[in-house]
Amino acid sequence: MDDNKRPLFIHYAGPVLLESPLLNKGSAFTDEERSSFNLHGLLPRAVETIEEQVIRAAEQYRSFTTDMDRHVYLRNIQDTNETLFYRLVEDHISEMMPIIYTPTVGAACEQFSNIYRRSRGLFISYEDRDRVDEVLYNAVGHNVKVIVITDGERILGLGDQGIGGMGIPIGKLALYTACGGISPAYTLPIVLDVGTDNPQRLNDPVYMGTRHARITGDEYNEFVDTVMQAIKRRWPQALVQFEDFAQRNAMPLLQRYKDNMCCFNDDIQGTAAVTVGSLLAACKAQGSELKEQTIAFLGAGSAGCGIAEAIIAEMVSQGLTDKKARSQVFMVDRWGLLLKGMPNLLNFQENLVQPQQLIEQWQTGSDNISLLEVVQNAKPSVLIGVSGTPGLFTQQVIESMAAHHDKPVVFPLSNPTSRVEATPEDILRWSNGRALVATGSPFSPVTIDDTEFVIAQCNNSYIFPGVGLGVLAAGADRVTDNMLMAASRALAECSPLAQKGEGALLPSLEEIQEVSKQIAFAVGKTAMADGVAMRVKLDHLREAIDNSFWQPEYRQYKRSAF
Ligand SMILES: NC(=O)C1=CN([C@@H]2O[C@H](COP(=O)(O)OP(=O)(O)OC[C@H]3O[C@@H](n4cnc5c(N)ncnc54)[C@H](O)[C@@H]3O)[C@@H](O)[C@H]2O)C=CC1
Ligand SMILES: CC(=O)C(=O)O
Ligand SMILES: [Mg+2]
Repeated sequence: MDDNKRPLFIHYAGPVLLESPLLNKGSAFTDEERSSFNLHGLLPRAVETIEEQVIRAAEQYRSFTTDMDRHVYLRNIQDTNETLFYRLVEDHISEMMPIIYTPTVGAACEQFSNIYRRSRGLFISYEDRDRVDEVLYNAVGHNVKVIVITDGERILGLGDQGIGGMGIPIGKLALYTACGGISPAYTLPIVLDVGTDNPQRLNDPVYMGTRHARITGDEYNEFVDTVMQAIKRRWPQALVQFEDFAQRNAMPLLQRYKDNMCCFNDDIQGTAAVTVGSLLAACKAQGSELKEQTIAFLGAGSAGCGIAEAIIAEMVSQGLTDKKARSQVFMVDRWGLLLKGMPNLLNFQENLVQPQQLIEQWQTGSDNISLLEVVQNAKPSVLIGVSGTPGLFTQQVIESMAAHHDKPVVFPLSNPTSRVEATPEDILRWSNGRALVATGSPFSPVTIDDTEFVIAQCNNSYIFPGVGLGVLAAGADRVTDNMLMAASRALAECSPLAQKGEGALLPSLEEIQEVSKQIAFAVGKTAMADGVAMRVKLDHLREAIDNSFWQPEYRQYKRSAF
């Protein structure tokens, strides 16, 4: 039977039941339930439907004048009645996603301690390192299936926010539910409190994290390991998503855990999957293939190098040699184009360098080759921004892209909105409406010469809910590279532009649940083929996805015997 339809046996009653966000129905408790659970008199007399509650909540939501107030209001509903929260958000997904996720979640992280109301998730501080098991046993949920964990050091493009980073796991997990149908009862946000190096947070009298510099080196690694091993003991089946770790930790943590736990890094792998999916769709719409593209990146960090490696893998699957594919990918970071032999290259950048000989024939001003020089000489057809630094896609850069390509693809993916490398409006204006633009944070449509351009949101939020749903439905115990590649291809299949030759590059948020189901099926099927999922047979995978898809509907409650 569909999980959502079964009655629920519960042992809470009275005010405790009303204070339990996963169970509270507020004014929707029926007369019979009010008798069974000692609720008479604790609520106004009217028994309302969830639809009536949504109308009131939406009216209240719209009475606020700032996005931060709207965020606080929604978070308050989430902390008091989760079913209503998800129904409200799902019914108004395009309007409310920017409030619970990027861009507003960025400001909510910066002001986390100022807007703090109620506890949610786990704060595991370095000072608690000898009682991490105990901390995990204090968690509200006993049946945790998806964890998003951060240490708050690279929150979007906003840097170190200390425990304020908790806003990100909370926001990501809200999308696991709203977009991917994972029951909120199965989700757990975790922030590791290892201190902060952000003086604004340290000097803020209301900051709620520990006030010391970040723990680093062996102490940091041992602490993370203590937490990961404790998670494995407490919830051995849980999927763990690493989120917004700083560059120096993101890749090493992924390498350390990916082969012995069910985990992935969203910034490296989720972002790679959504970007490859978007590029596959863009290529299909243009009648070309990914292997024909030359691609320039601004930002050779976790996201940039993750996307680059996934693009190369996809080009190889289309028939290129690894060497040829790498010759078509140009990574630009702070010191310019990554070149072989450059000092201070990071491990994961070393395979993404261009040979020194290549640029000997280029027209360049100095040894540090700028993005503009790369665009002028390599003539990339695709430009991707993951630098976290605004304004770096200058008019000259975009005009140069447009001079060499009829339909250049330009993805300024940095979040939040304040960090975008160039606005879609500028990119479209500078390219006379010819560029195909997608951004990390949401942007309104742009009109150029009476033509309206819808701006797709190329954000890993199109990927991780479906990946989580697929992992859970198939019972996968690892997240393989093939599973993420399958997610990319499934997303590309859902592109209106690729399928119909018109419309947006990515499906609208109103379709996100269907998209997540398609991705989940592709991910689950690939998990089976890779031998990391044994629990369900392929014939039953779609059914498992549909049946486990949580709906924000009130279930009937029956009093449990104890
Ligand atoms: N749209 C999406 O789904 C996603 C977007 N992002 C965004 O991408 C950005 C970067 O994220 P990560 O790669 O994880 O961070 P990171 O810190 O690992 O990498 C950023 C890189 O950009 C480089 N950079 C900074 N300023 C630069 C400049 N002026 N010129 C050239 N390079 C410069 C840095 O040196 C660094 O290597 C963030 O703003 C983040 O919000 C990240 C993940 C997903
Ligand atoms: C979207 C996301 O994961 C980021 O900007 O970090
Ligand atoms: Mg992130």
